[in-house]
Amino acid sequence: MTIQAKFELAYPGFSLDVDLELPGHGVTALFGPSGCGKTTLLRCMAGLSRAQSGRLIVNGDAWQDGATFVPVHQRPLGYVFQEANLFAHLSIRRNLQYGQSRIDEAARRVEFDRAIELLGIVHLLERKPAGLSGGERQRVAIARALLTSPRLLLMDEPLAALDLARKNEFMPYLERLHGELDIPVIYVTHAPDEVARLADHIVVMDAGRAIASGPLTETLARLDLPIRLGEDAGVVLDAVVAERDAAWHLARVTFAGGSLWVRDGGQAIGAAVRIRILARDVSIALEKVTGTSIQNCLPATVGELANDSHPALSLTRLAIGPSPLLARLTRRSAVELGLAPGKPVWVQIKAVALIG
Ligand SMILES: Nc1ncnc2c1ncn2[C@@H]1O[C@H](COP(=O)(O)OP(=O)(O)OP(=O)(O)O)[C@@H](O)[C@H]1O
Repeated sequence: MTIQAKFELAYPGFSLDVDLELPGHGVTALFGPSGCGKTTLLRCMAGLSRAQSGRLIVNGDAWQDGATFVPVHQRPLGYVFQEANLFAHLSIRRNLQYGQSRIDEAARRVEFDRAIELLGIVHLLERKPAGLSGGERQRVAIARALLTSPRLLLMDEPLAALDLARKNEFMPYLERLHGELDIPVIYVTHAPDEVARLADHIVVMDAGRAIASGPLTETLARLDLPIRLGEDAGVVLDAVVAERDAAWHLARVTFAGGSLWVRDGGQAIGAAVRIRILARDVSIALEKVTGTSIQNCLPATVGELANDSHPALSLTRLAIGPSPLLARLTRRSAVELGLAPGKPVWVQIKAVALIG
């Protein structure tokens, strides 16, 4: 199952030209700097903007192709914006029922009770939107979108208006949707932490073009892209919590090729998690280093090397078994260490973020 999206659209001073084949399940992040065309692409997918030339096939159904153009109100999709635009005079329950009533009973695929439970808004039903926090309003907006039984969920920076604390509170709800509902989500963001936590697939956009599209781990480890991620260049790996050292509040997580000690996030042993390792937190040694405060030291093999955004810096791609890692070093260190493809080294990882 796939989503094929091909659009060409020109505004004065900007043109969108993309031809994408995206997975028909999971979360695809549309990532890129302000003005690169993320919202424009989303609007084309929704049918809110009509591309001069376009084709959109969603898991086998043509929403746009040649002469076919299904109007926005006939597309089975949910659209969640930066700010939830709920009806101020209606209770949350009535707002949700309004969304649901647009769909014939026979076509409803998401139950009311299930949607409110998934988004944790059971206790808010009798309240009015004005009395809710920004994060609560967004959860209601997502529940309302789900109740229209969409075959595609489009989210345009749904967390952009929230402060960091609200954002962290909110993320688990998005993760639950991901885990429990089989609705593909296209998620616009320019926040690398949201990509790391939520996305399975990423499309990196720049100036109206998709400069990369692929599975998250692989794509983040590409050496031609970290430059655009700047300080946030790094990898995200799937891992499992394997053991805990309660005395020191640490947990050991295993990933394909190795394991790492991380700050204990309270997850159960056996829980699936993601870990994010930034290139700037990885250093390389030719021998195993002892007498260091760094807890995580692993054998690895050097892959490619590339220049980084500053002429003093280089990026090295490494492999720990099948898993990729990026290290940001000065070019002088890379030369002094004689780094070259295939060379066995030790990596020291100064910080690992456990996400999800
Ligand atoms: N209706 C329109 N008419 C003319 N130009 C437009 C229109 N809509 C968008 N643009 C232009 O298209 C470009 C892409 O805008 P878009 O909103 O898609 O970017 P974005 O990546 O979503 O940005 P941001 O992250 O800031 O929301 C911008 O230069 C914008 O000014």
